[in-house]
Amino acid sequence: MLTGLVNRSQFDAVLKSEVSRQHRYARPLSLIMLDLDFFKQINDSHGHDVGDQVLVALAGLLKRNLRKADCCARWGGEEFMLLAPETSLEQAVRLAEKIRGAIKHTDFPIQGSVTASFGVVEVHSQESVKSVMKRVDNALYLAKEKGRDRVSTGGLLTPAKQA
Ligand SMILES: Nc1nc2c(ncn2[C@@H]2O[C@H](COP(=O)(O)OP(=O)(O)OP(=O)(O)O)[C@@H](O)[C@H]2O)c(=O)[nH]1
Repeated sequence: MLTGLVNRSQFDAVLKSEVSRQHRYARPLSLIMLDLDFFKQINDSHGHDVGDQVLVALAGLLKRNLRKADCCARWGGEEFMLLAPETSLEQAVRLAEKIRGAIKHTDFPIQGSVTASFGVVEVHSQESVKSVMKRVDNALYLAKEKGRDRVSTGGLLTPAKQA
């Protein structure tokens, strides 16, 4: 595997289990989705191999910035998912900002500077996995829409509409 992170189906299993734990014990649990900005341009300008090197460097950066209890997955092409148990929304936003800063100040292979956009949500009481995934995706979409290189906690959907 290119990045050495867990894959989508492994992450799904961890997410399901942590959400069940959250429902039972009401401990804070947050989810962060991040996506590299303008990654297509990196591939187009320098080639797919350089794009791959950037992804590997990013995976290393993510692993260094997370706790052992956190779970980090490559979700799709240049999309990554971080699950942070015992972490409130406020703490998760701080973590996302720390990672955003670290990415911005890293000298990536060939390309140099790279930025990323982040969606951050805390799992609500009794919220389904489907709903939390929808909210984090929506938050990331807003971060992109507002100009990229930023952290968003969403806001388009009200809790009543998320079921
Ligand atoms: N090198 C490399 N590129 C990949 C990999 N997986 C997906 N991609 C590329 O990632 C790019 C994603 O492009 P878009 O979805 O348009 O997103 P973007 O260019 O990052 O733009 P924004 O997300 O809107 O900032 C595509 O060019 C894919 O080919 C991979 O494993 N390696």
